[in-house]
Amino acid sequence: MESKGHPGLQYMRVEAELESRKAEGKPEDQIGASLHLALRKGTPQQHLRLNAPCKIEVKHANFYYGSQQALFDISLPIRERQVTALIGPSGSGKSTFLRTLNRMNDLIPQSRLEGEAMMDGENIYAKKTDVVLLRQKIGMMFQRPNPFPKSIFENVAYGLRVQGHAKKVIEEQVERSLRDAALWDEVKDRLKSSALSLSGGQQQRLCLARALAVKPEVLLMDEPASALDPIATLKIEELINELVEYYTIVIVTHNMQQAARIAQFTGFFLSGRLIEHGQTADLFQHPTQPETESYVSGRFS
Ligand SMILES: Nc1ncnc2c1ncn2[C@@H]1O[C@H](COP(=O)(O)OP(=O)(O)OP(=O)(O)O)[C@@H](O)[C@H]1O
Repeated sequence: MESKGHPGLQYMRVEAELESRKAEGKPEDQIGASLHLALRKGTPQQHLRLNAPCKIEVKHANFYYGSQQALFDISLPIRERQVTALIGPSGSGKSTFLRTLNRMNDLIPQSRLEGEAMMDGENIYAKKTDVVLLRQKIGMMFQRPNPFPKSIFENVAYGLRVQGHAKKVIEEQVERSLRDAALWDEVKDRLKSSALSLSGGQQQRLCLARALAVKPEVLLMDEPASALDPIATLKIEELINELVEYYTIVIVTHNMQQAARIAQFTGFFLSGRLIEHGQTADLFQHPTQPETESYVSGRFS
């Protein structure tokens, strides 16, 4: 679904819709009200680029775990330097889809993908694709922080050492990545301490710094805040709103308000199918499919 106007107009539509609901005496349900609030705050809208080119283009993807089909004919454009949120109930295929983008599913025996996944016009699944390089270009953060049992410095330096960089370059890049992940000030005096001594939220930002160190172009995030408290969640969301200027981000989230707070585009998954996708504000305010409408209004979860 393409855009239907300037982002400012989106707000006006939201406001108008709210006013008309009120005028008609329609109750504003809880979910509706908080979604409105999240959409009105505007941060993702500030970064909305309606003409952003496609960074990754998936077409007619079917995915199978052995004989079980988990994804059905998914076509989704992932726009460059925009956040695309994948929402939908548990088991709807969001994580499976996310993992097809950097071939993480290759690690699962008997799994297979049909269809097309291209990044910058190159086939992600081509035989000649170097999967290690691909996963550097398309970094990933998981639900639970998974730092290596090494020092804070070594966690971030790891990928750079594999790439064979000189000591000075590694030091500079570690600092830069920690700064970009908004962690530098908290750890600069204890870079040699174990990463496992950090709080959960800090560990998750360390994992982000580790991914950023090898200069990815795309970041995949699989519910990166689901194990974090509200303050740590807020930090991750603020970071995403800054990182979108430089990276293409795809995030799985169970939390619709979170999608509204951070994503320019959203796709709604149900039972392995992509029911609808488009601008986040449109999808929440004017869903075109009845299943989307039911989900965003909280009638099933
Ligand atoms: N490694 C696996 N082997 C076999 N089936 C799997 C595997 N991982 C996921 N599935 C199945 O694929 C389907 C989609 O799961 P997936 O984890 O992608 O959904 P999801 O929307 O991300 O769910 P959640 O929000 O609970 O993480 C489910 O039926 C799940 O049981």
